[in-house]
Amino acid sequence: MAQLDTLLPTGSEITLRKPDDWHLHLRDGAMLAAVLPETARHFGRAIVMPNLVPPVVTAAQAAAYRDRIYAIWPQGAGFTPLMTLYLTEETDPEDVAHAHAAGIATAVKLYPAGATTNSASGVRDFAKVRPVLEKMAEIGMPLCVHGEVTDHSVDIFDREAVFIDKVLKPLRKKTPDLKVVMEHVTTQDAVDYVRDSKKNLAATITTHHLIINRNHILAGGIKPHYYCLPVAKREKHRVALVQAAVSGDPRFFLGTDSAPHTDANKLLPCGCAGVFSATNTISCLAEVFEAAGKLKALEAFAALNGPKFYGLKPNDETITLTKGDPISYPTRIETGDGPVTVFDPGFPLHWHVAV
Ligand SMILES: NC(=O)N[C@@H](CC(=O)O)C(=O)O
Ligand SMILES: [Zn+2]
Ligand SMILES: [Zn+2]
Repeated sequence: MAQLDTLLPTGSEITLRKPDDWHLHLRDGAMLAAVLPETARHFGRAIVMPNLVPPVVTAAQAAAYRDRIYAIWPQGAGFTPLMTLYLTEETDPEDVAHAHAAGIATAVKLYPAGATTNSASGVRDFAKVRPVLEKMAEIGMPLCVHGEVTDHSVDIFDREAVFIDKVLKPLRKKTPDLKVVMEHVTTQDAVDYVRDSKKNLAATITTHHLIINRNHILAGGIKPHYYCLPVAKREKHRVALVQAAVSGDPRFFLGTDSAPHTDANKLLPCGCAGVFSATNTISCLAEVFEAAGKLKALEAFAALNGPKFYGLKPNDETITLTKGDPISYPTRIETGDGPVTVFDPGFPLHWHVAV
């Protein structure tokens, strides 16, 4: 994928503010213990997704989950989890406001019911969550959205684009003061929609959607480890995502959507959706940005734009990337629940990360 004229010589170095991950799945229990260090090693903060079983719905549940995270990676040890609440039709606006005011939760997450992994408790009737959305707009708390319709009659490759027209546009029209993050965007349509918006809308882009298109999943044999939701689209969409990511436009920032599932659960006749990329994400991103001739824009994408949208300061710490011989990283990491395969970008990674 790299164009030779954009490649930097061995020994090149770049220092950037420590990145944040604005969309991350840490899971719980043995899986949490195994995957948390993979993120905490390189990232300052992460928006932690609430789709546990059962989901993290209330302020009390988010505080308890945060405590379980701190039990593994102690508070003050360089990584801060930013918690989210899973929006249900029963969510209490006052509990959300309390979670926000008390610094327990940073955002609320909207899963259309049935859209993705562990989303059964998500929203079916958007009228029912209107009071919560109004309260969030009032207090300036962002809504993170898994933007896919779940209607079986809609082709899986069209579900993000249809969601924008059928759900997101009306929702934002009704609540224009609500800050919305379209999570893990995968289409030119989403990039255009975000670019055309005037305010209160941003998008996260994953590492893997900058690298794979749908051929990587389906051509030459099915590759379950590249299957995630929203599913990767055509090459022209991947190119649109790269252009958005390297553009420096503050409305686009990194959310890896690193989503570990054991190999046993990925390699089933009906395998789980999710790509685990925490281990090598920064090195992957450096390759993508270097190939685009935009390595300097990595800092905005991974470390500046996200905090700006969330109204937070960038991290004080820095990381330094150095180009050298290809790095080695494990093909899979061991967890108490079984092995989890690490995202394979399909090319060698030359950027070493030092924190
Ligand atoms: N992205 C995925 O394919 N899976 C995520 C859920 C999600 O972010 O939609 C997961 O929790 O496994
Ligand atoms: Zn999602
Ligand atoms: Zn996710």
